[in-house]
Amino acid sequence: MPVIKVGVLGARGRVGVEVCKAVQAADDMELVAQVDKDDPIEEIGKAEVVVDFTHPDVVMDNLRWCVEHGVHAVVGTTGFDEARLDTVRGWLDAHPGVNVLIAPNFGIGAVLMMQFARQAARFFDSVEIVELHHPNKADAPSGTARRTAELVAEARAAAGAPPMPDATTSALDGARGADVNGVRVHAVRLAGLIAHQQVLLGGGGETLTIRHDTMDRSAFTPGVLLGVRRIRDVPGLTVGLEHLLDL
Ligand SMILES: NC(=O)C1=CN([C@@H]2O[C@H](COP(=O)(O)OP(=O)(O)OC[C@H]3O[C@@H](n4cnc5c(N)ncnc54)[C@H](OP(=O)(O)O)[C@@H]3O)[C@@H](O)[C@H]2O)C=CC1
Ligand SMILES: O=C(O)C1=N[C@H](C(=O)O)C[C@H](O)C1
Repeated sequence: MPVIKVGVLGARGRVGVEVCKAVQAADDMELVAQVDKDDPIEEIGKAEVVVDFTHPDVVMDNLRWCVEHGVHAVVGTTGFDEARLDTVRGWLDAHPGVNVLIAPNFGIGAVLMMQFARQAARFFDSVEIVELHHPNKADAPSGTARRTAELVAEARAAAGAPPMPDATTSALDGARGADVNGVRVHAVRLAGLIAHQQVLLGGGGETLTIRHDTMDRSAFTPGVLLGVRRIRDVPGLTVGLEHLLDL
């Protein structure tokens, strides 16, 4: 069976290094390009599938280059809101046959945590999210926390759940976190951490906490390799690794 030619954008970054190692160790893949900041992006054109773990400020330019040059993309970089996703859909409409997977988190446990939060959201009065990351992280709140909040909000809306109780009338700016579709999201940046999230649900004399911890960045690579293996067969834009898992 022919191997998949893979390129990595952000190859010298914290996650990019792990992805390069995992691709090199995979029998069915060949690492044909490793591109980082200030390297010529043209190098990435050797690849059939590109993996992007760069920065929210540059990922759109990278992705447009890939789509316009007929290269499938598996994207872990964060910073995608609905407007950005619509822009990507527009590029893909103009380049049928090119596919893109964007996933806020490639960790299998993290994907399950998001799905469990979505399932549980309608059964509780209150849901809040606390995400905790290393202090070198570029964005806040995390892409995973934003996506979790969207899933929680969608599930509650579909179930006709009322707004969450909150009688706060006076607070310092930021004390109640960010409001993401009506769900409060709190971001902690702490030396020693990698990536962690708790979804707190409460009501009716009980609470439920759903917690996920990333202990090592190699946790992201099985999901990335799954995306690389499957992306050629999933037309257009796919958002979220859950669509490639038999959940
Ligand atoms: N979806 C998921 O599962 C995960 C997503 N992430 C996300 O991935 C992104 C990267 O995270 P992380 O690896 O920790 O970040 P790093 O800063 O460690 O790595 C990013 C790398 O990309 C490089 N870079 C910057 N601009 C470009 C460019 N135009 N072309 C190619 N390379 C470039 C950076 O170079 P320089 O340092 O010189 O700027 C750096 O080496 C973040 O958005 C993060 O949130 C992280 C973990 C998991
Ligand atoms: O920057 C990180 O480290 C991470 N970014 C992703 C996010 O913003 O959700 C995934 C994971 O949390 C690690």
